[in-house]
Amino acid sequence: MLVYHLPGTFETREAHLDLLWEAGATGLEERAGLIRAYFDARADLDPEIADGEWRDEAEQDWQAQFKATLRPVRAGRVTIVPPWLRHEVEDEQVALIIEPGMAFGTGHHATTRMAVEALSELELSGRRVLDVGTGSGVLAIAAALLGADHATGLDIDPLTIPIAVENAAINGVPPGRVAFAEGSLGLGDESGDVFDVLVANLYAELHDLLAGEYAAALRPGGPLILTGILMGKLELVRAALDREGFGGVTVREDGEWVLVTASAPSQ
Ligand SMILES: C[S@@+](CC[C@H](N)C(=O)[O-])C[C@H]1O[C@@H](n2cnc3c(N)ncnc32)[C@H](O)[C@@H]1O
Repeated sequence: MLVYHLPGTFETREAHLDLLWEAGATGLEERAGLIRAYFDARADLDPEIADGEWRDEAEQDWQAQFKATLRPVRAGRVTIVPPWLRHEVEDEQVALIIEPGMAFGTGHHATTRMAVEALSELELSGRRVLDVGTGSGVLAIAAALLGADHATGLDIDPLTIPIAVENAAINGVPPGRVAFAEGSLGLGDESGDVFDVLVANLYAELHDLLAGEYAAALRPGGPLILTGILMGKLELVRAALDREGFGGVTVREDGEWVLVTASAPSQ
């Protein structure tokens, strides 16, 4: 497990988190004033964040420590749990079991939690859902468990796909109701499929780039749920949605993170 340790201050952390994502971090955690960024391989880092320390941590130690800290996460009608905490989910809640692994999306990040909550507020039965940047598959699986007819999860990182497939199986979601594939919108190989709901936990600059693709991939008036947005970047996303004709924008916050919902242009 290759971990980059970067001491942070409140003033710099937002910019530093951005730079770490841009450098290819597969996950970020913050503990006691330290940013821990997980990488598959050493990356060239912007000089502004180059004073941290690379550590090759024993995966078992890291996993044992990490697993011990996990608690059930309530997100609207859904409670996200690792398999060994399944019994802690209350009867009226939908249990979403995620095996904590290498892919982002255990439910413990505010953005994942807000996205599951936003999905749980929609009527999904009979709907087809697209999840862009699926990671662990958590949002696509949540959509299927909440009654969507079908959910598709896309990720540019091929390592996430078998993890998402495994998580869908753990949750008993049949392959006919969920599909995961390496890919994204905006790569020029879109199938032209149109979805009823689109959810994406990426980052603000990508939402800006992909906003036109979101409009094309959604049925007119279809709900769009975007997160991974730092508060300081909200206006970039708002402007992109405005540019592409999205309406009914709502914003919710959790700490420094923001989730935006909107409705696709009417045609
Ligand atoms: C912040 S994680 C979100 C994971 C999960 N959906 C969640 O909400 O917890 C972002 C994921 O998007 C993927 N990703 C990054 N850029 C992407 C792009 N342009 N298209 C599709 N996936 C992308 C990353 O590999 C990563 O798995």
